[in-house]
Amino acid sequence: MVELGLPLGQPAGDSGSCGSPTRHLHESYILGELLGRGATSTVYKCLFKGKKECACKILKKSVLDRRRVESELPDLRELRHPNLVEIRDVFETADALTLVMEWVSGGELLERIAERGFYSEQTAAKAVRQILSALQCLHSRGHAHRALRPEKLVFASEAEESPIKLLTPGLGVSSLLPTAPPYCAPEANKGAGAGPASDMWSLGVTAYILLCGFEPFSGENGSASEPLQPHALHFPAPWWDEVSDSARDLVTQLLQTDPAERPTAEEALQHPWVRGDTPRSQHMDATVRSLREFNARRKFRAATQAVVATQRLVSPEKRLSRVLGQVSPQEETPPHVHDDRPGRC
Ligand SMILES: Nc1ncnc2c1ncn2[C@@H]1O[C@H](COP(=O)(O)OP(=O)(O)OP(=O)(O)O)[C@@H](O)[C@H]1O
Repeated sequence: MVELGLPLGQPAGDSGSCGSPTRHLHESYILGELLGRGATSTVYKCLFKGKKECACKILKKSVLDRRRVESELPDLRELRHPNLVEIRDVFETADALTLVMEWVSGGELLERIAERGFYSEQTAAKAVRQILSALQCLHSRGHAHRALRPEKLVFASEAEESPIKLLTPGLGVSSLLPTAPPYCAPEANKGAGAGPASDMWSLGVTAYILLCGFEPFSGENGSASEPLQPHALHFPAPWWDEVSDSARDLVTQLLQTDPAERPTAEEALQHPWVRGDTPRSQHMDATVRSLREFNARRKFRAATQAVVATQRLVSPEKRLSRVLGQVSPQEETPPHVHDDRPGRC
């Protein structure tokens, strides 16, 4: 067993929550449905003591950035911020690290915007303000998120006024970082490593999408995928015609190619559009329509990637056995999950 040297015996957080002093996941948690599968992890719904809902993220040790886990995870699990998903417990087995997290059930930010009737710059600014607040908390303690993209932005609950939560930062080695262009900052793309300024770039891309419903640096309306040209930021008509100059100014500042030129999270929180002084209040109908198309494209891509990820998790021996007809797909369990799956909801 490759020990990561983490202080895993004690739970973080309040005693009435998901935390448990046990070191064995199955003694306190029952694993439920699969929620998602990324490059470095698999996420399941789980129940604490058969009752309280949590999310359980199982990370393969083989793809973890060991230095980052050792230096950052102890602090990350202590963080308490209204816009960050809490890590409530951590377990380590021979080949996996498992994070038990606060359960969030309000759905993705972009999905809600596309489903609800009214949407204005004011709503977008409120979302950006909350994301910035989460980033400021992370950055002020020396962490970067490194995987900020729309899929990581979820509402805590179904309530209309629910806060937005930023899902847990990635802890995988950089070659497996799930953040692809355009979310991945130019410096990180060039192998310089992603830091707080790279998060600000990812936020710039997210803010751009929130304002027009498609990604920057793609084709018109996000339809064609041209080579990424970070310097060629533009605001195509007619989609950007009704967006305020102040919103464009923020996006332009965040999407500067030179990371040193981008505002910090603290500085961006002082921008008049973020503070709520300048965002427009009119409904952005074209943006909502574009967002619906954007969400449909993302879902299709995610479904395709999930199939590929599932294929990768099946061992070569089992793949061969399957071809030879010796193992049915139902018998297979992702190898890194096997040890920790005593029961299901
Ligand atoms: N705390 C949570 N509560 C509810 N659902 C969650 C929670 N965390 C993650 N999920 C669900 O699991 C999915 C995958 O989560 P997440 O993006 O963190 O992992 P990932 O895809 O493996 O990414 P990464 O490789 O960046 O770690 C999310 O899209 C979300 O639906």
